Amino acid sequence: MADDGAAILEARDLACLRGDRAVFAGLSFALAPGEALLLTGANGAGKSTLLRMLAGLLPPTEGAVLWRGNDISDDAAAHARRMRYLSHQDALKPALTVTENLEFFARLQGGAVGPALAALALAPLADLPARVLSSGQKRRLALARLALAPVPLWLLDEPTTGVDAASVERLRPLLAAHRAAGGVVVAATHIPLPLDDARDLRL
Ligand SMILES: Nc1ncnc2c1ncn2[C@@H]1O[C@H](COP(=O)(O)OP(=O)(O)OP(=O)(O)O)[C@@H](O)[C@H]1O
Repeated sequence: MADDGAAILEARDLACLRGDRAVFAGLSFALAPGEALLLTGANGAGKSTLLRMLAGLLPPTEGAVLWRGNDISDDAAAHARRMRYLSHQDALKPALTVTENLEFFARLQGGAVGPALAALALAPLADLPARVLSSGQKRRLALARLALAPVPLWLLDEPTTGVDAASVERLRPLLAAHRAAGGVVVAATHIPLPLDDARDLRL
């Protein structure tokens, strides 16, 4: 991941219409390598909607999302490869064990399962099927995917919901290493995240 200081992720004059209601309009920001942006705002303000746009899953009503100056819709497959999008849904395979879930994603994304298990202290749960995990444990398993293989863009929708304080702290080194390698992170949250020097965008 290059770290040349120029913006790598840019939202340019984004607008979102849902039905005939404007969720947001005229929204612009640019993030340089290593930067973090926290999205805050009331329920329904559009945080998840904006994350879906940044992920390329929802086309903007107006404006564009740019990666290194190129509209992400020009090459959706390349954008999908360069990002991890953690939505409200944990996207786990309930019948597979914790290890098997990570192996499944490692086959798609690369990376090693052992360090990802360790990053979120999941080793004691490694052989349990995902369906028996508590909601916080499921979230930790979803978060462990971030520790598999490096990609430059993390989009996190309320990543710590239901996660205990010790595991929230485990995210600190993951987030710091991602940013130190030139990655950017955009996170929607109602609660503080272990992120230093994050910028704020209140929707
Ligand atoms: N598929 C949809 N069709 C129509 N309206 C939608 C759709 N999805 C979301 N909305 C509306 O868009 C607005 C923004 O929703 P969004 O989920 O982005 O908010 P949020 O800021 O993430 O909220 P929360 O803090 O509750 O997670 C809401 O008014 C919601 O009702």
